Amino acid sequence: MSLPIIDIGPFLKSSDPSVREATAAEIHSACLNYGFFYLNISAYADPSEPEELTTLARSFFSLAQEEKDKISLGSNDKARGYARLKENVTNGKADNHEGIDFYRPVENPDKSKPLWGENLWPTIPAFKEKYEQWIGKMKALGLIVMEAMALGLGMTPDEWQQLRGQVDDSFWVMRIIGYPPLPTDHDGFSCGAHRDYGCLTFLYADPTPNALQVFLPKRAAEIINGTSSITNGLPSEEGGEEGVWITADPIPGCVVCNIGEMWEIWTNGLYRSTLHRVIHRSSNYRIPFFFEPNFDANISPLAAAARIKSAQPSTVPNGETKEYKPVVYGKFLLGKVTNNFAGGSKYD
Ligand SMILES: O=C(O)CCC(=O)C(=O)O
Ligand SMILES: [Fe+2]
Repeated sequence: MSLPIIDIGPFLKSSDPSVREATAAEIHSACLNYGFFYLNISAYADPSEPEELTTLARSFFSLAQEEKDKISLGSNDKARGYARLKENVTNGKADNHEGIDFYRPVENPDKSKPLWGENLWPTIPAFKEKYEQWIGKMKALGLIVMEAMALGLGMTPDEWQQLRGQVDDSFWVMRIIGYPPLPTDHDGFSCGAHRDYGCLTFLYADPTPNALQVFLPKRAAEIINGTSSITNGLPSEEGGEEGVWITADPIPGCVVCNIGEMWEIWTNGLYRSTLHRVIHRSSNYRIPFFFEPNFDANISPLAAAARIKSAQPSTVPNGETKEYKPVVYGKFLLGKVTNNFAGGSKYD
């Protein structure tokens, strides 16, 4: 059983509305059922590009600890920069990874304010340039996938323009994660179970198998599996919901794409941000790019999602009628970052 594989090539290259609509429909169905899918981007990016980025990541993470600490986020704005192994905590347990985070640059940076400093780049030659190229590409991909999602939700051109205005200056995050092998006696995970909080994640993953695991609630697991014999579920501290953990192993030419909590709000729960975790048994690097809304975007339920819900009530997960409250993305994000700084949970 595998998550759907969706090729973005035809959507990019064809001006035929039926071709574009077919891709949009595939994305809609993947978001509705799983919140996760593989996006084949081989028509858009050469695999050598992210490969080069992981090589650069390897040169950084193999430096001496004191060298890495020179760009530590702790002495910056608590968000941008390097976090040591086990500095991130999820569900009260240290994550067994180290990483560097970069965010969209801000005007008038001030590192005494959480999130408001400058990005701290390793001094390794070509590091910044190569990552900036990838960021540019992933930002553009974000807008392309958003347009396909708008089409998949049946949004009118005006509605799409309105939504586009909430993501056209994305407050993106580029993360580089270094995973050492998870010791078998480690009390926790390489990255503990969490939901991404933003809009769209594009994960370029190293080939280590069985590392990324996605929790499919019973309903989604039945669709993917074609059976109702679901045996395991979540531990009670994670809600006890019935379902299965499936592995989302990397597929050449594809990024793993998943939707964050902002999509739950936009769709009033029609799309769900799916729980995932990492158990990484070898040593390698992964580079998720988080395409997020604009900092001051006002995120509230979209009329298009309401139309689908009233026309097709059976599509609503568990028939739930919860009304999602609007948030201003930047405020929501600051809440996450400040929480993390105070020693709370990891904020992705
Ligand atoms: O490394 C992975 O496979 C996933 C990382 C992740 O979920 C995250 O950084 O939000
Ligand atoms: Fe994640």
